Amino acid sequence: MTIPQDATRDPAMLAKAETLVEALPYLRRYAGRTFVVKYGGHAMGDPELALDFAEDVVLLKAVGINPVVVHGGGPQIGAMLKKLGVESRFVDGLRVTDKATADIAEMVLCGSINKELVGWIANAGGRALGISGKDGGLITARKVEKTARDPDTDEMLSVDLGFVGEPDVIDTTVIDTAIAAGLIPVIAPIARGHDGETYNVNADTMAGSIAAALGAARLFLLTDVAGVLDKDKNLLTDLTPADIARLAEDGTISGGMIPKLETCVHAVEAGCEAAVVIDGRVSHAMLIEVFTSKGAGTLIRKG
Ligand SMILES: Nc1ncnc2c1ncn2[C@@H]1O[C@H](COP(=O)(O)OP(=O)(O)O)[C@@H](O)[C@H]1O
Ligand SMILES: CC(=O)N[C@@H](CCC(=O)OP(=O)(O)O)C(=O)O
Repeated sequence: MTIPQDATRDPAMLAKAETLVEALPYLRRYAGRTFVVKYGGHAMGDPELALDFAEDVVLLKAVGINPVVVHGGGPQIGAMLKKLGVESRFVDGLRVTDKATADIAEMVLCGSINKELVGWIANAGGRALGISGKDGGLITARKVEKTARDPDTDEMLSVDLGFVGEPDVIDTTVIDTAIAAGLIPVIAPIARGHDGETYNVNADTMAGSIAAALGAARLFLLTDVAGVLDKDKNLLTDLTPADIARLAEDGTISGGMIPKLETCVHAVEAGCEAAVVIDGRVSHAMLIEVFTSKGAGTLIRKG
């Protein structure tokens, strides 16, 4: 008797089917839950990775998880400011934002980048709704108050960052409505202040606040490292807020990782189940983290 050589006898096909079966408990666990995903400006430069990212988001939606995307665009704002001859500088990872800079940030974030992401999701077969923190009164921002030590006098002085905001009041109605309509919200980190002005919000901060307000099952922060690394560059797979305080104290984490992990701590302490710092340069890293027993990146839980 000849056995037909169809796909059911192909070991590669069997491995794929087994992968799907392995995903089953995770599909059950997360069905109907919300994942907030922060997609940074650096990751947007590579069109192949961008399509992979859009496919991951569309797949999450297709299996009954509700992805909510918050995007950055720091490098793209920087490029536009340079083109227009506007000077730009950062204090502790936040862009000092005067009125002209706020206008340009809004144009780049809410205009080109937001719509580009909506387009990628459409190309991957999904339907996205591109909005900013202003739309539907989603975020009302308060001005960020910063202080810094004067190196000469050792005195603490207040630093004026201009129109840099942080989420103060969050009304998730517009997100809930989009999700109920089967849409994927894609949110630009621009918000209206209590004073009616336009505020530029750090995208990680925005994503963390939204994840907390939604009681999200996960906050994913996609970045350009494998996750949080120890001093020997080994990946730290699980951290609690207490661990993070220790790593900041002993200098293991520095630079942009400090505000990123502060965002994670705030999110898990204010209602998000867990946050994950994950490598945005790796194809489908988010799916590996969600649907396999191995996981990826660094998981931060309340402890
Ligand atoms: N312990 C650490 N583990 C991993 N990255 C770290 C650590 N300490 C500092 N970093 C730095 O944090 C960076 C990620 O933060 P940031 O540049 O703000 O990311 P993004 O632009 O993706 O938001 C890494 O590229 C790395 O240089
Ligand atoms: C206040 C502030 O710094 N806002 C950021 C908003 C964009 C952002 O956060 O983008 P990334 O995630 O790509 O860095 C900025 O102007 O660059």
